[in-house]
Amino acid sequence: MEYVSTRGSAPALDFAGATLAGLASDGGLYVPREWPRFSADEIAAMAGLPYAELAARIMQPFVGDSLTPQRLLELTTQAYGRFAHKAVTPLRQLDQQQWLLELFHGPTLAFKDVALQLLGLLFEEFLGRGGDPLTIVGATSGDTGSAAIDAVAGRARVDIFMLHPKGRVSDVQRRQMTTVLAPNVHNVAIEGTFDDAQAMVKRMFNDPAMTGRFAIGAVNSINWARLMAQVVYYFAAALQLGAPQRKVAFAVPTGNFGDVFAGYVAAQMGLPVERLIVATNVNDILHRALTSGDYSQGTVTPTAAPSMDIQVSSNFERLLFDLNGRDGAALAAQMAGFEKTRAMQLTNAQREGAAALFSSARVEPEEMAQAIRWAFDASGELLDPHTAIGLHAARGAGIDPAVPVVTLATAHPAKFRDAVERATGQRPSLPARIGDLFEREERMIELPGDYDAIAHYVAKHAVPRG
Ligand SMILES: Cc1ncc(COP(=O)(O)O)c(C=O)c1O
Ligand SMILES: N[C@@H](CCOP(=O)(O)O)C(=O)O
Repeated sequence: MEYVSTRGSAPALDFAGATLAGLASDGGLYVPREWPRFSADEIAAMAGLPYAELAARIMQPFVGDSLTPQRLLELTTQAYGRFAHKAVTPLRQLDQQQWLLELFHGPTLAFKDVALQLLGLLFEEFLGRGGDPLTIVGATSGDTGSAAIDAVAGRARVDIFMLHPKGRVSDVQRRQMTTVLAPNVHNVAIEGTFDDAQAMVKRMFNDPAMTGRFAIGAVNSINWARLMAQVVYYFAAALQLGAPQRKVAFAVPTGNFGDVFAGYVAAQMGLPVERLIVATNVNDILHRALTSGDYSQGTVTPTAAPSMDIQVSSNFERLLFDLNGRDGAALAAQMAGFEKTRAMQLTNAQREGAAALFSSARVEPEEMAQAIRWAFDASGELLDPHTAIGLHAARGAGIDPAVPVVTLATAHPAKFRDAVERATGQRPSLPARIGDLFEREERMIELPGDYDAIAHYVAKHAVPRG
């Protein structure tokens, strides 16, 4: 399988190359040259497979010659062996139509583990074949950071520099990052928002002064391998609910558009998806884009669902590319306009193409709290604020009652204990494996939200090429 850039001018790479490259050198994002497709019979034959086997089966066409089927299965078995639930991503029924897909049974209690546990192993595998040591530079609004750090801490030939917006992640999220004291882990709290951090990360990929000296790598969902691993749980959930004979709708709490784009990929691969419901908080750039075509960056408002406090959604570019006839030059021009003015209008083809599969909702803080209370009353389940935003959108989406609606439960409620307690009076306790989180020593540095300061820090601590 070959990977091409959404902006059309970076060299095409194989899977291993795209995994190590992260962002394409023309500023675009890598996507497979075409979507692999499974027949209904092939999908039906996947029912009942253990998660690691299902993952290897779905990912093999994307991985191509970069890994043998046997090696890929060994890696998925190792990655998902660390999850606290045998099903890895279990489904839980809330009422006749509503289901939760629990994606938070990995080591850091958020859906990011599903992809990052595998990505850590893929880095090790591909770096073990030679080449330059990897300097990972990432941005986090809370969950990617801890999952990525857990996945690469202590691994050879990798350093990770993780930028988070100071004071804008929950205490549990921050401590999950800053209490990992492995020498290859560098936590940086920056002044500014997640969007500022993400913009600096992308800039570093296109800064010859940095890329000339260091092999810069990505753990954010700009890295295709992240999304590839997230496609699997859409299949896992739909198969349990009757696919391929029955359609399933998914509601996805959304920030960077990675998780819901993985659902789009599942649909392109042949999974019968009724609808993908994009749920945002008040940071609603995606809701505005999908309802009126207005993709313009607003200011970021801090909320109780901080991981979705995002106003530039990286992976939206992958969707726009696909909906625009995969015309890289046209998309490069459209994105250049956005980068200049921080606003753009979707074309008719993009709007109509998106409307065929996506709906969206902007969920207000009180609606989020109501959804937490509703789920608690209906099933005794405590939801984290991000999941609650998805559930609120799911219940209001007007999906045919015969179609199951699955909300992606993207984080464990204990990561956001204050918000959950405010909504329900119940304070979720930390799972035993991180029970001592608040006694652990923290290590991080604080830097201004200034590209030169960050680049200087990375250059001082990273291992150069060669
Ligand atoms: C708990 C949680 N829910 C939802 C999201 C949004 O996912 P995405 O950025 O892939 O849209 C994130 C962060 O990405 C998250 O950490
Ligand atoms: N919500 C994310 C933001 C980064 O998104 P990513 O999926 O592109 O890594 C986080 O928790 O850090």
